[in-house]
Amino acid sequence: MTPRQRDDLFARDDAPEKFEFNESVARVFDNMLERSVPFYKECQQMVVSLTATYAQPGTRVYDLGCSTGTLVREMARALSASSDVRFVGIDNSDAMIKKARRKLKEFGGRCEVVAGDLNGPLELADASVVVMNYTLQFLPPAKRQALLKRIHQSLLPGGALILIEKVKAEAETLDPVFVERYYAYKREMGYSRMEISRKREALEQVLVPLRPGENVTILEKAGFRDVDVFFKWFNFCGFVALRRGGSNTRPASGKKRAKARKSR
Ligand SMILES: C[S@@+](CC[C@H](N)C(=O)[O-])C[C@H]1O[C@@H](n2cnc3c(N)ncnc32)[C@H](O)[C@@H]1O
Ligand SMILES: O=C(O)C(=O)C[C@]1(C(=O)O)C=C[C@@H](O)C=C1
Repeated sequence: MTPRQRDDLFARDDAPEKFEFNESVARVFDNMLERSVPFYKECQQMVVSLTATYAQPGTRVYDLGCSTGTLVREMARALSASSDVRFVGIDNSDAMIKKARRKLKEFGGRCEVVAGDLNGPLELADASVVVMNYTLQFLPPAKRQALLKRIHQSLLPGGALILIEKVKAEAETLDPVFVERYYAYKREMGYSRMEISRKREALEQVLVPLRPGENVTILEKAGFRDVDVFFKWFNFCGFVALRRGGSNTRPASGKKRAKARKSR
C-alpha cells in the first residue's frame, strides 16, 4: 500500500483553479477528507451501523460517489461474509476507481467498483441500502431530485438511503457563523488561510450545498416518506430515508426476510 499522501493540493504553486476529482485530488484524497470533513470517521461508523440495520441478506449495498473505497471497506469489514451482502461502489473518476479497486482487492467478489455517471442512467439492482456521502452536493441541483427518485424506485421494500451532505444554515443570518466555524476547524486541522481561500474559490459552483430542509423536501418529493436527520455539525448534515417496505418500514427478522425473499 503506497504511503498516505498529506493534502498539500492548495499549498502548491500549481493549485487548481477549479476543483476536480482527478489524479492530483485522488493522490491526497484520504488525508483531505480526514482533515476537511468534521467527524468524518465518526460519520462513517454511523453509516456502517445504519447499513447493518437495513442491509438484507442476498442483496447489495451501493456507495454512490465511493471515491477511494474507504467506506465500502469499512462496511465490508463490519458486515461479515456470512451476512450474504455484496457491496458496489460507483464513481465517475478513473483516478478514484483505480485507488478503490486496489483498496478493496482483499474482499474479492464481495466488493465491486463500477464506473458510472450519477447524472446518467443508473442500474441499482437488488439494492437494500444506498449510501451517498458528500456526493449529491457535487451534482447540478436541478438533477438531484430525479436521481433521488431513481434511487427510491430501485430500493427494495424496507430499504434505506443514507445521505451526508455539506449544507447551508437554515437561517441565512447563521450561515456566515457556521462557515467561519468550519474554516476555524480547517485551520485546526493544519490548513493555512491561503489553502482554505484557494479551495473555497475552486469549489465555487462545483460544490453547491442546499439547506437541510431543502434536502428533506427533495427526498420526500422523490417518494421517501420516513426521513430524518441522524447527524448535524454546523454546515454538515446526515439524513436517513426509508423506502416503505411491504407491511413494515423496520427491517424484518431474518426468518421473515428469508420467507419474503422466497415469495419474490
Ligand atoms: C467528496 S467525494 C465523496 C466522498 C466519499 N463518499 C467518502 O465518503 O469518502 C465525491 C465523489 O463523487 C464523485 N462524483 C462526483 N460527481 C459524480 C458523478 N456525476 N457521477 C459519479 N460520481 C461522481 C467524485 O468522483 C468523488 O469521488
Ligand atoms: O467544502 C470544503 O471546503 C471541503 O473541503 C469539503 C469537501 C466535501 O464536503 O466534499 C469538499 C471537497 C472534497 O471532496 C473534500 C471535502
